[in-house]
Amino acid sequence: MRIAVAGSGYVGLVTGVCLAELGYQVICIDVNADKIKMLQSGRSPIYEPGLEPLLQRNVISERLHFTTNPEYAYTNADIIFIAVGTPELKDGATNLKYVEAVSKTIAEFIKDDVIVCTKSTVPVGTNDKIKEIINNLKPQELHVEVVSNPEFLREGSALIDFFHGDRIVIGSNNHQAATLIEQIYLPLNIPIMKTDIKSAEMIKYASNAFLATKISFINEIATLCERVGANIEEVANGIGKDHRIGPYFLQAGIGYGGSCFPKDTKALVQLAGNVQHPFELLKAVIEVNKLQQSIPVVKAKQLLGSLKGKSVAVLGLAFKPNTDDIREAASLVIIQELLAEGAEIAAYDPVAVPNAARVLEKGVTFTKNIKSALYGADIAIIATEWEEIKSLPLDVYSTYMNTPIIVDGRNCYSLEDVRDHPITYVSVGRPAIIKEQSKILIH
Ligand SMILES: NC(=O)C1=CN([C@@H]2O[C@H](COP(=O)(O)OP(=O)(O)OC[C@H]3O[C@@H](n4cnc5c(N)ncnc54)[C@H](O)[C@@H]3O)[C@@H](O)[C@H]2O)C=CC1
Ligand SMILES: O=C(O)[C@H]1O[C@H](OP(=O)(O)OP(=O)(O)OC[C@H]2O[C@@H](n3ccc(=O)[nH]c3=O)[C@H](O)[C@@H]2O)[C@H](O)[C@@H](O)[C@@H]1O
Repeated sequence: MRIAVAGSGYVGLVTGVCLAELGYQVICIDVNADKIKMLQSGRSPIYEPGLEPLLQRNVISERLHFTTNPEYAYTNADIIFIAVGTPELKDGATNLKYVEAVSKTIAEFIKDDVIVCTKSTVPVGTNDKIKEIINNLKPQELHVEVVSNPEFLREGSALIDFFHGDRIVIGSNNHQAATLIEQIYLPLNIPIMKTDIKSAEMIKYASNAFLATKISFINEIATLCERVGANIEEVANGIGKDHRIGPYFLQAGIGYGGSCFPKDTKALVQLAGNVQHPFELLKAVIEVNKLQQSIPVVKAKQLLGSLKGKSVAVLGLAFKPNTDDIREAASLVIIQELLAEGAEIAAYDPVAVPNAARVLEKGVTFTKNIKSALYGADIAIIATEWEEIKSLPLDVYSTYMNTPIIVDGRNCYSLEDVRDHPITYVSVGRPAIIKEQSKILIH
């Protein structure tokens, strides 16, 4: 079976590498020539734990190929996975131009019957559109089936998710096509669900929207905990023990970021609007998240008064640990707001600095280690719970900072540990710890 994967970004690359690892012959294609050159030499353009060794192994064994040439990728393919980006438009709707472009190219270059399997997250009805585009342009004698196969991997644990995911969803209106895609995944021993195409498309959006809802819900409860003197960790633990609720995605923080929750929630609101169903619950989830991302700056101002000329250390830039992805990261919102307040910023992240430096305007100094970011700082804001940050001894803050004040957006430290140090510590949904030496600063 010859497999082509269109798009060698996060999902395309992980899919290509993992399918090659399963023993398939895979050609990954991308329109970005620099990316393809890098991949051909066995280097990964994204930081994803464990990915590069698998990439190299499969490139060397010639199971995995990278190209910019659609003829090479599509002409002899039995199955073509579409994994191109589906970013949001200004109004929150999904920009389908990459999906449409790739569908046209596929139609132009195929010379045999083929199954086109969509991994990109696309609004309900898009797979029918893909089929229509391809059918309108392909050689008449060829037969093309389109299958929806949404992807559920998380950045930072993408390989574990591919090989040990909770379920695989195959949406198709054609039994034979669904069975062929099922064959590919059978060796993984993951429960496979076969549905119609539209339900598969909806499962993807509903999953992301539900997870985003859980996060905004727990963040709202966290704010209430702060106001009434409860502790969100005890509360999350207590509600998570109910198996109908479950313990996952109840980590209060500074909101969800990343390339998917923000865009997919907005896309679902748009989709709902298109069918005259204003999705008020999801709109509230999005609004809560927006406010949540600004909370560290609000708290910093409560602690220091004006931030003008204040030296702020921002620890963590990636939207979550174990990735260099900064798309829609809370850190970016925090930094823009700090700059607007006139603060001076020293920022640290173990891997995301090059990506952050590309999008952040002047006024941010990126440091090579945590201590340099903390040196002389008036306040530290923790934006990403990297292990390196969570395991940083607390006396580093009191040693290096001008005033040891931490606004922890990810609840990295236990309150018991902080109490033993001369540190003022404000986290999410937990009682603040205000130390004597900071009180003079606090308004
Ligand atoms: N990043 C993630 O963790 C997940 C993403 N998804 C979905 O998967 C899709 C892809 O997401 P990412 O991989 O993050 O996007 P990405 O932006 O990292 O990669 C997309 C790639 O497609 C390439 N491309 C664009 N037009 C092309 C064409 N005509 N032919 C070949 N390549 C083309 C781009 O150059 C880029 O390298 C999106 O719909 C996203 O919502 C789904 C689950 C997880
Ligand atoms: O469609 C997608 O792209 C993917 O989106 C998410 O994966 P990802 O964005 O990689 O990362 P998550 O681990 O879900 O975290 C997303 C955001 O939520 C935040 N989060 C997560 C969990 C939590 O309890 N609290 C919380 O604030 C994280 O800090 C992060 O900013 C989903 O978890 C994947 O199943 C899905 O495939």
